Amino acid sequence: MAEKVVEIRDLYKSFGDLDVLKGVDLDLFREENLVVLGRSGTGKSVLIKIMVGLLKQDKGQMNVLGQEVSTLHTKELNELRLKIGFSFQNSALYDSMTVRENMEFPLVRNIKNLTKKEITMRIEELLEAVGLPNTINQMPSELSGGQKKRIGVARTLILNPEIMLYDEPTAGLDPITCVDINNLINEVRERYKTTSIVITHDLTCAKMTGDRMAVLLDGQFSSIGTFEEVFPHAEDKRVKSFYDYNFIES
Ligand SMILES: Nc1ncnc2c1ncn2[C@@H]1O[C@H](COP(=O)(O)OP(=O)(O)OP(=O)(O)O)[C@@H](O)[C@H]1O
Repeated sequence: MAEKVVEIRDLYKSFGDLDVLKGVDLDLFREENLVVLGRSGTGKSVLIKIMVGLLKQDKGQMNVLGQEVSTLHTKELNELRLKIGFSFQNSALYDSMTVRENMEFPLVRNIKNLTKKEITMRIEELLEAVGLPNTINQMPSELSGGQKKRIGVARTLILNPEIMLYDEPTAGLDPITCVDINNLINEVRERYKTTSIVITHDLTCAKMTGDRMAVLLDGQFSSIGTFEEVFPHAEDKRVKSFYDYNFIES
């Protein structure tokens, strides 16, 4: 049985009268890619925030890499966060910095005593891994949307995270670039042995990258399984509507 990297049990979170998470159970196994689907406002971000200790659950367990997140103090939480790489929807590159500077930033802030040569080698290795070896001196404004996403992924990988969180990795990209990014997510797993959560509304992305899908509906994961198990014969109308509103290649 594969090692559990994340174990969520009976997790609840409300904001005033708004009950967002209502008994969430989920396991994430080492080196799997798990896709989380759910309509806007269903609580995907709240779940991720609880996972990285930015929010606390009202009830239930959020165990990440063997630790209950809600019990961690600042120092332990910071150590845990270094093991979780968050790839933002908008790539979150600093526009005023070159690609090199963007990538150097998390590295020198978190790992002391690296030589200039070590830093350059690490940046070059990751730029090569995401297929953009010649962009090191470019500004973000000179890059396409797909290239920015790749640099964002490279920057997230620079601290060697065990878990990668991809937030809407294909949002705003043309279909061909989406396929490139989906391939990149799979290549990253192969090369760096990461465990990933991919949050997406894009079922082609889900199908290409996910070993399992987890659909968040009404505060719980209603369906968890392979793409074929969850779609396309879903009985729940809300799950089926995800499938019906997406174009899926046969
Ligand atoms: N700090 C907060 N205080 C009050 N309400 C909050 C807070 N954070 C989230 N919410 C509410 O919780 C609900 C779930 O929000 P969340 O951001 O997790 O949705 P989501 O599934 O990530 O949506 P999207 O796909 O649009 O990003 C929303 O109704 C939101 O307004």
